[in-house]
Amino acid sequence: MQLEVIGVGGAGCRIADAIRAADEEAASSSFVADAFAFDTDVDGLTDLGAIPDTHRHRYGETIDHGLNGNLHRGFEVGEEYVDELSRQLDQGQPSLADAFLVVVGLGGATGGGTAPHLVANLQTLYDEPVYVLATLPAKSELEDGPTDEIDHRAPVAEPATDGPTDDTETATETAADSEPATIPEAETRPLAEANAVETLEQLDGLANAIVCFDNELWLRPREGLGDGRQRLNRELATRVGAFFGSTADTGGLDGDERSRDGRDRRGESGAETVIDANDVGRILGGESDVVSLGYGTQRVESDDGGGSPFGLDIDLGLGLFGSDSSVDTGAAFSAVETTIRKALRGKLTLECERENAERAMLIVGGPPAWLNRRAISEGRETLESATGSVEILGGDAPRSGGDEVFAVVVLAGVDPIERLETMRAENR
Ligand SMILES: Nc1nc2c(ncn2[C@@H]2O[C@H](COP(=O)(O)OP(=O)(O)OP(=O)(O)O)[C@@H](O)[C@H]2O)c(=O)[nH]1
Repeated sequence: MQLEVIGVGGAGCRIADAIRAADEEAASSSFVADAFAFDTDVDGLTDLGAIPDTHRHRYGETIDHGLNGNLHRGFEVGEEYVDELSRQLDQGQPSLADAFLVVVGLGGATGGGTAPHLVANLQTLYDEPVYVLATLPAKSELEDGPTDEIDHRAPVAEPATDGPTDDTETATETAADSEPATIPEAETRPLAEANAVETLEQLDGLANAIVCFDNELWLRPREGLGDGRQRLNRELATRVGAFFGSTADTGGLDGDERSRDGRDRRGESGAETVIDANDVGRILGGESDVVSLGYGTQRVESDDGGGSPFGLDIDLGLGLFGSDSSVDTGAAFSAVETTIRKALRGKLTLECERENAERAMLIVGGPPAWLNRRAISEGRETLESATGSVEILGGDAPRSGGDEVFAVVVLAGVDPIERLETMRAENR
């Protein structure tokens, strides 16, 4: 499937940029139709690398360096500029997209204030689902966060009342110096959790689904967001790319035509079980459910090309297209089994009780000869018993010439989530 990826606010733009960069690297499984960056802070836009200039848009010209966490103002600005932002999308081809992905860092005012208006507007203008990808704030951003979760080596700065809110330069300096990490001014956002709760409330009933990434969970001990955010954004982009990049680009074909054909528009060998935009829609749902992603990977020897030179896929019982007899069945089984276990049991983008998931999806990808069928089918059974989900879908994503096996687990409708419940209770 093809997505319009739209970043709003500092975090949203940086993450959308990282997604676009990852998508360019994985050209054969590209899923980003267009990527846009919308911010009130011009510096944030200038620092992006992958999103083309034509797709970066600064709005609210009278606003200097962002809204500094004033969410009330953020909602006003969002409402005022939403039509202007939606018009920017015409630089791309939004009507051809299978879905929209609005990316936002919850906690700020620009992204948090604009995202609900933008999502509502896109729902009105287009028929395709509008998903949100949202980060949750780190505890170290809160001025009065629990002291044992703050880097004690680093004095927490007073919240900025003016001056630049983009912390790129400060972060770069901190990383470059080998001094103990300090938390740059802009990272201190006393209202981050309260803002996050409010934006989530606003998104409820508007977004089809909200894929969450918890900064608190992903930062290392004593690592500030300024130091860690690039790594976090790459981790997130990898997961988003593994998920959406594994879906078939139907090129206008419906599911039946495509599975008879066995190949998708990208020319990659067709998967045995193809996941398409409709399947994604079924699992993510349309009720603003919270979604968490799990991911596991293992390096393997490349099968160099996959498929027979005569275009015949000879099944030797090894993998989906087991044309490479050099891949040991036991090794393939174990690689698939391990990646599925990592994806299911390892760190999720948002920690949650797996057994609460109402719907779930497992995608296994990698060199065709390594995609051991038995291990994939056992993995689906494991997911089924781990989640007790009513609805489970599985798919595979053969990547000829690749050198890793990967698995993505998508858990949807995972309420109640302790992290969100606590945040809501503390910010009533
Ligand atoms: N993962 C990740 N999170 C970020 C990043 N930058 C900021 N955040 C998080 O996103 C929240 C909002 O920050 P921004 O996106 O910079 O804020 P904004 O939407 O631009 O709003 P204002 O600065 O208030 O105008 C912060 O509280 C952080 O939790 C980033 O690059 N990566």
